[in-house]
Amino acid sequence: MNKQILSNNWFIVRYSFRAAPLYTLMTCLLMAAHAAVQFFEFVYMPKFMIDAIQYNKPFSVVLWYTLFVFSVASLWLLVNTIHYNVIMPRGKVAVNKRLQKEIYDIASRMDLACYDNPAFYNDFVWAISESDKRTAAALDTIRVLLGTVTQVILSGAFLIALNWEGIFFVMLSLAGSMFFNLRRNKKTFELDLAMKPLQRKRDYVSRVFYLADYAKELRLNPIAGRLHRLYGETNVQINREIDSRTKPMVAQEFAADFLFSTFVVNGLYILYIMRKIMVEAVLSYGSAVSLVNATRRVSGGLLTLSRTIPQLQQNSLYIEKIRSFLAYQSELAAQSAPASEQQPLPSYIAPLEFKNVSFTYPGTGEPLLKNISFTLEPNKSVAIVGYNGAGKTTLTKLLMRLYDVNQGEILYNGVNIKQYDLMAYRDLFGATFQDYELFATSLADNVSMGMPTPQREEIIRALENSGFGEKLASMARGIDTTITKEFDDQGTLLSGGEAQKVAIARVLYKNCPIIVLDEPSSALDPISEYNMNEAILKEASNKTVVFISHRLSTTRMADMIYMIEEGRIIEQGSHKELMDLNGKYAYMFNLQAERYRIHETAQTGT
Ligand SMILES: Nc1ncnc2c1ncn2[C@@H]1O[C@H](COP(=O)(O)OP(=O)(O)OP(=O)(O)O)[C@@H](O)[C@H]1O
Repeated sequence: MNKQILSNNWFIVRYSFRAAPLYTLMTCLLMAAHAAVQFFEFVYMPKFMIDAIQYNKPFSVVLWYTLFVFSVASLWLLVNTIHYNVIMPRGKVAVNKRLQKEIYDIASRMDLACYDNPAFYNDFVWAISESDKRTAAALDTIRVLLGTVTQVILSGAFLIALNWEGIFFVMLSLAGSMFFNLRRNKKTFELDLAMKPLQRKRDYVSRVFYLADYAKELRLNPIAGRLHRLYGETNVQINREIDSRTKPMVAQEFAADFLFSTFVVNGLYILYIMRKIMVEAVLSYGSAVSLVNATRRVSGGLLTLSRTIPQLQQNSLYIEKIRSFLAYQSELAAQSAPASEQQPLPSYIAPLEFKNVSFTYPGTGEPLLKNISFTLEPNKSVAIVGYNGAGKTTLTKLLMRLYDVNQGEILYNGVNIKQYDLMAYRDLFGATFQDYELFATSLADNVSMGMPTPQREEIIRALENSGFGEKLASMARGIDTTITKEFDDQGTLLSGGEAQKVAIARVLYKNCPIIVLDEPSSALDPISEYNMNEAILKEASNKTVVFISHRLSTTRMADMIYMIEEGRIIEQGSHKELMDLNGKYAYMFNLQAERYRIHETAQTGT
């Protein structure tokens, strides 16, 4: 067994011990003790009990032997019952709690780029969904292993003392079973890995059919048929994987479990032992019974070992994944200056400068942003406009250091942003994204977002400023109302525009020096949009605001507008300057204004 396998399994024992010491100790040692008690009960004592009867010892001797075995067995049963019904379930919960907390912590701070890497993403999904099961399984394997080794050593020693030739059958069985089990387990692991991406596809289709988010689209479009086909195609691929990989596994299982276990040990060897007892008559009845029991325990133990030892290897492969996930280091944090060389953030709002910035998403060829340079002046509002897919959102992701630039640099107060502590730097920003999410918790939580000591009055003020005040007034439980009905039958479902107002309230509540709003008014009606613009302008008087919007009626209020096309800034200036320039911005603005006019004419009939 190689060092890595031992190290990985030892890691799980230590991890589990730190979370639940009693459970781990009992789990590891109980089965070894159990094997010793069973040896005493079924191998060692029967010889004395039966020989006492055969050689006419007083009946009281047999009775005392029997009572002794009964007391040990009953006491042992009690200890086992307590362990399996009380200590084990609680221990498993404690270990899972610790492990999941660590995994969720890493998941919430890992780089966004991880989601762009399918191999990492697969492992990540696996770690979240499987780690608790695999940890319990690994500990269970160690439990079985220690118990079985004890069983084989005790019964094997007894067996060898009475019939040493048996060692030949034992070794043949062990070598054959392990050889074939190792191969079979490798194949099982490979099959499991090949199935993961396919299962993810199937899970996606299931999600689409049970999540409320998709319910409307499903009812109004024939997309269900396409999804059924995707599900069917995935099933075909799954069957293909199973067909191509499981055939050798059948032969390996037959050789390991029957040929080298049942046939060699339970067949040939038992016959050999019987000959010693029945033909040569060299053993007492008691020795014969104990010998038969010992043989069964050694053969059973070896069969278990031949499965368990390779299981250690299989667990090791899974533990390796958990370990590497737990050891995950953010690439962005690694690119930051070491803590001792980091610069303190200024106490005032400083200029943010993009200097010849280029950026390509990992795994894509063409740079999306090319040689971008501009400065966000403090306390000013800046609008970024451009066609779909121009790279506006990407620009804000670079700004908040959710990704690092490939070329050029971003400076805050004249210092490269990599020189600041990553989390402290990100804390400068309050942001709302196009694909913002609300959480199935209270409205207050959805605004304060887990910030320590939430201020109720401030939460209400932020909601009112974002235009949510009227809706809030209609809610009987106010900011304690639960959002969605996921965990609360009395929970409230919000409209798209209302949800967007809550997302904006988050930003207002966070009260950061720099505000980033990506399509903040896309779901708002014109009056709400106007009110929100007013509120943000008020808030922004002492902040830097960056917003992206396709509604140029919103962007015209910005101090500075940047128009992006094909990864470059093609126009920049105030609304008036860009209108005077009569370029692409002016064209887009006039087109929208024209639409408004046509709409208005159609409405009023004038
Ligand atoms: N994680 C990613 N990996 C690879 N490509 C991406 C990723 N995220 C976005 N893109 C691509 O980058 C391009 C720009 O996306 P971005 O979201 O920045 O555009 P945008 O200007 O904000 O567009 P919109 O106006 O539609 O919101 C798109 O073509 C998109 O497909």
